[in-house]
Amino acid sequence: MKKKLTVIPGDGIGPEVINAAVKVLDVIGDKYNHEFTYHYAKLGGIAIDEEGTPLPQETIDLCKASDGVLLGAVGGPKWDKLPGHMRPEKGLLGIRKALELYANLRPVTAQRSLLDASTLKREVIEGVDLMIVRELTGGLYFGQPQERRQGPDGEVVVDTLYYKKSEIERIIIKAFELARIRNKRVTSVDKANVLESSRLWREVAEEVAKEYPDVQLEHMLVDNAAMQLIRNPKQFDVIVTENMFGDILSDEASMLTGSLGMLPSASIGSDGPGLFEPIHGSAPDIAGKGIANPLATILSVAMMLRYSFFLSEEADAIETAVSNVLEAGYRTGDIAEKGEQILNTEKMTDKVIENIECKIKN
Ligand SMILES: NC(=O)C1=CN([C@@H]2O[C@H](COP(=O)(O)OP(=O)(O)OC[C@H]3O[C@@H](n4cnc5c(N)ncnc54)[C@H](O)[C@@H]3O)[C@@H](O)[C@H]2O)C=CC1
Ligand SMILES: CC(C)CC(=O)C(=O)O
Ligand SMILES: [Mg+2]
Repeated sequence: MKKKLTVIPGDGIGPEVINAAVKVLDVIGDKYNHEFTYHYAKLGGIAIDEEGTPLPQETIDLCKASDGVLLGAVGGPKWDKLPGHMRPEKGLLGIRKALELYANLRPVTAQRSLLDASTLKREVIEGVDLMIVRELTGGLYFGQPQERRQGPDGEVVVDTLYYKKSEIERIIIKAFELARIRNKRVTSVDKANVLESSRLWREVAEEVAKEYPDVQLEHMLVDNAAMQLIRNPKQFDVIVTENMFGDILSDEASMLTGSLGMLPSASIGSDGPGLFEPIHGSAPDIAGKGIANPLATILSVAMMLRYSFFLSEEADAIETAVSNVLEAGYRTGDIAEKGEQILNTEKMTDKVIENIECKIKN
């Protein structure tokens, strides 16, 4: 198979984890006879510095012309004082919108060998396997264009939460479709006791549910959901929710796996290339030290192979290698317990690669 990929390293630890992911993908290409070609593109802080905009048109064009996009992370303190429309994060939101990537899938799977890396009790997280389906191109992060700072001194601020029924419908359908091939339960998370957008969300969820009589639907208010994720995460199969709630709940859920550095994601639309990225940010506190956990990004490559290219054997090879490496006791700093030997980003990546190669040889 031949695939053209756009690679967007971004800022902070972005380039470090992307290097790791591309190395793993190269090995998969060699071993399974696929040709992956890479076009590197700029987004976020580095694009502001070098091109004067967080989202250069060239990046959009490259992404649109490719079969898939791999992204590290954007942002950092260097750009924090810029006005909202010029910040690195605007580039990320912009590329999601430009590619119409309305569904962000964030699988949360507790690795057996990391049960003690979490601060939560072993019996609470053992066997956790849930999928957060986050709406990605609407809601508060994409408020209607208007002056967001108002009044003579900008003392009045406005962020608007805007959803069309069709935008809600397509993400809820995505959640039901996924539940159908998983454990047939959808939890729709909203704040319907307060927000009109959530009341429409609930109505749409009820309507869509009628088409899926084999899937059970429940509604949960987001504040309760945040608590239930820690109290009893195994009650969840598919969680579907709007953009900001999904953003926050998935960072929270990452702690069920031991670290933010463990959670991959796939952002997909109706057609066109998908975008695959770890859920974490640019981690300025550890950037440049070569110690970031690359596994979330490596697992995002597996999601790309599985969801976009239907290469399930190759995706399995990566996921099994990651599990084996963890099982063998290799750790980056974020998932290490006291006394465990810590590997840097490069060494951890090499362990995953060694494992893929050895599995294939056998
Ligand atoms: N998708 C993206 O590009 C995202 C970008 N951001 C941006 O990233 C910047 C930093 O944001 P923060 O709030 O600090 O969130 P963050 O996700 O970058 O980091 C939060 C904490 O998790 C740790 N961490 C994150 N990824 C890790 C990894 N792979 N290995 C080990 N530790 C890891 C960091 O060291 C930090 O202590 C901000 O500019 C923010 O806007 C934040 C979230 C997502
Ligand atoms: C720009 C932000 C919405 C990025 C983020 O936190 C995320 O997508 O998880
Ligand atoms: Mg986030």
